[in-house]
Amino acid sequence: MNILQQIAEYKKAEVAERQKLFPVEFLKQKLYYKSTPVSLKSYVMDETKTGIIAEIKRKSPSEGKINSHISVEEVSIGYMQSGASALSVLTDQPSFGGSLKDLEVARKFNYCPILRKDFMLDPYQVYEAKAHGADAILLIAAMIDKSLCQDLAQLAHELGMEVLLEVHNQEELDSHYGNYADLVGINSRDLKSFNTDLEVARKLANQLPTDVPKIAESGLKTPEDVVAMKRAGFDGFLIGTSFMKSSEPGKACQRFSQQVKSLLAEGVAKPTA
Ligand SMILES: O=C(O)c1ccccc1NCC(=O)[C@H](O)[C@H](O)COP(=O)(O)O
Repeated sequence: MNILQQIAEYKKAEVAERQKLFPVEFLKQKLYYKSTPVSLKSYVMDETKTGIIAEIKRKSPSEGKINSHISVEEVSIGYMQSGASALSVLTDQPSFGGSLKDLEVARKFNYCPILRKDFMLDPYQVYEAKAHGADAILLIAAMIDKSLCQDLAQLAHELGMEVLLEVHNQEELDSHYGNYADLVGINSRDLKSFNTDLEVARKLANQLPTDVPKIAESGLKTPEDVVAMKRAGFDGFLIGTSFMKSSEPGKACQRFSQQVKSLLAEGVAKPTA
């Protein structure tokens, strides 16, 4: 079994368990269930911002431990003060060390779009995302088929949230793309092998629909990488590990964002090898 299949297995069990403990009717009573979401799409497309979606990520299957002793309050506020366009909060515990509590803390301290980053395969998780303060959810083409993506997206839209559809190759783009996707992301990391190659996103960029915001995901290590992706046509940049490896992720994001701005002003763009 590859990692995605393993994650799918424990996710199904997790959802079944949580659904018993916290039925949808219970989630509907939660404070954030009735809150008005903030549009990820509009923040990413706002040219006064960096387009960076800064991620809170304690560990990962590819890196192992990244930064376990963080305060979500401090990191999320630091990210937003550094000019990030939005937050991404990993809520998967076994593989990423995150939780729905992290999502709620980020929500409590920030007015900005927040992406619930998890492995969505059941409508229950969409209700959970809303109830804990998310503005958008991620749907991964390598994980679920198009029909399920459409169903989950429809529910997300009914609850006022947006949908980021993630693909890794042309095949997934062809099989899964539809107008249910508010944003499309190309993940340069192959989630089955962990091989990360920015050329994946660069090459696929011009195959993406022109009328949907495009997000370059994973493996963005330097400001030059972001500038190169911007030049390739991406509007948003999902970055976790590079910031989270720092003892002060907010400050790392701030330095990074300033360098991106300087490079853009100078007209430089050299991707890392
Ligand atoms: O990051 C992993 O190792 C990983 C493994 C299996 C499934 C998903 C995984 N990551 C999720 C992501 O998409 C990234 O957290 C996100 O794009 C940020 O990437 P990075 O800046 O490289 O941390």
